[in-house]
Amino acid sequence: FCQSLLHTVFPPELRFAFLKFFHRFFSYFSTYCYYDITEIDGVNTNELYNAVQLYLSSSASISGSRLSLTRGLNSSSITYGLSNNDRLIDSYRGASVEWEHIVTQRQSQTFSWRPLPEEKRGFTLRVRKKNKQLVLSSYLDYVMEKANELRRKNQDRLLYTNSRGGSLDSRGHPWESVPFKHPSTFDTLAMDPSKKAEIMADLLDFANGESFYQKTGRAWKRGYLLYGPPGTGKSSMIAAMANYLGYDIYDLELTEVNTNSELRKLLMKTSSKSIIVIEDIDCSINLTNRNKSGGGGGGAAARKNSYDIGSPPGGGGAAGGGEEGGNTITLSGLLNFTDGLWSCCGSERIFVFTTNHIEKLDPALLRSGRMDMHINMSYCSFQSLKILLKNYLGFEESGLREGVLAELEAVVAAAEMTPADISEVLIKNRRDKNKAVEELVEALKIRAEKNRLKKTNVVVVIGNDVVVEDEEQEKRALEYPKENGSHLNCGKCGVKEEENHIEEGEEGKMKE
Ligand SMILES: Nc1ncnc2c1ncn2[C@@H]1O[C@H](COP(=O)(O)OP(=O)(O)OP(=O)(O)O)[C@@H](O)[C@H]1O
Ligand SMILES: [Mg+2]
Repeated sequence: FCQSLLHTVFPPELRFAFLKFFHRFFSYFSTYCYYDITEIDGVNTNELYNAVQLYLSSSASISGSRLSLTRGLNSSSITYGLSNNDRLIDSYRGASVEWEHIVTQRQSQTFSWRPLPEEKRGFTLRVRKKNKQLVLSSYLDYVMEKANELRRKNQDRLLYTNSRGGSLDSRGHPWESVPFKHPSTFDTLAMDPSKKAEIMADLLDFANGESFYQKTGRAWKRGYLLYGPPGTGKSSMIAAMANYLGYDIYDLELTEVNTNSELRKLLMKTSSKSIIVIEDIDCSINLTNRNKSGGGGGGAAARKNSYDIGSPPGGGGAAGGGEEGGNTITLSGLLNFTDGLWSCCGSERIFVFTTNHIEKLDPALLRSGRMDMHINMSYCSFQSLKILLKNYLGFEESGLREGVLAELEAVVAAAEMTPADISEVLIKNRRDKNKAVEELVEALKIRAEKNRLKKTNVVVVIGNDVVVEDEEQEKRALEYPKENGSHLNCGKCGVKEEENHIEEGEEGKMKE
């Protein structure tokens, strides 16, 4: 009726002015004020929208009569939400507020530099004007906090990956996520209990340390470097950390990142309370200095850059340092990513790097303050072994056959077996616990003996055979190399580098 009245009474040019005036007049006398929370705010995703959605899902499940239900791919829980254009009343400290979920079709002619979702979604919050202050000062913070809490408690943690390369999805996210369901916890992790307790306390201090970081003027972040041989539980430790703190994981695939600025964008799109992981950092560093355009010069330049940057801590100025070579990322970019000015957009973040070869890492990466804690994940110790026996076979110390424990303790250190190796033996025989333990003792003894031989003797190759020679024979081999026919060719013999190697014909170096 109003519309047709408007059309008949006012000429088109006055209609808009009238509407504006009418709206102002109406809002002046209205007892309510309205807040729109749209899903996409300009180009950025509005964090408040997601928080409100989650927050309302908890009250919606109780009070709504028509709800939208969602279950993400691989997710283990169902999320309730307000249906399109539905309302819900909430109360906070005696004030009552009304939420409305508004979904409209996006007009196709809207110009955008990237594809936008077809629907425009948002919440409208209606509050009495007298409660305006309360809403702005504390209700919205309360909603954010509650939403975070709910997410940590009810939902699966998320595992993000940047496998899409630099491209964004329709909601502007460079990260793809799946529910994170790794069952590893600190209880299942086999490592020295005192070291474990130290790490857990450190994590807890970090998570509860907002005021400390504020007071000391430090960015609220922490770096852990996990190093050790393959299969010692580095990845399991990261999963345990995430499960312990209830953080999401961002698994950063450096090979998918082309430039330092792309790396920075990725960081900007990570949420707080998260663990940012770069696995096998030693391999990634080589890749960071790769020369995409072909010639060797670029690679060398990048390497040079990487050393340049080591010194200026937190240097925003170094940010551009690595980009002069075009589309490569450099150690410079990586360091800025972890502790430059950009690393503190957002807060409460943990960086975890893993490597099998700490000695290969650039000193710039290891200097104190960058990676706060260096954690050596090593071969299985007796303490770790007891944890594995308990987890895999349900054995407490007292349940084991007399003398077995002592037997295990005697060989485990010398065997240098990783927890992964040991768990394989245990899994294979888990139906027969005693057999599993016997086989484990056997396996440990064999490995310990092998290691002993490796350390005291020289390995040589005669023809196609790998032979373990004793020290007497070694001496003879040194004196008459040709006669004995002993020659080692690192490329062919298959003997690892750390074992004693003798180059063919290089008599002088043979003793090495
Ligand atoms: N400390 C440990 N405690 C319990 N289980 C472990 C431990 N270390 C390894 N495992 C077992 O071995 C498997 C491999 O471990 P994980 O992937 O964590 O090793 P990693 O150190 O990350 O190896 P890589 O260097 O090859 O990435 C896991 O599935 C886990 O079950
Ligand atoms: Mg791993």
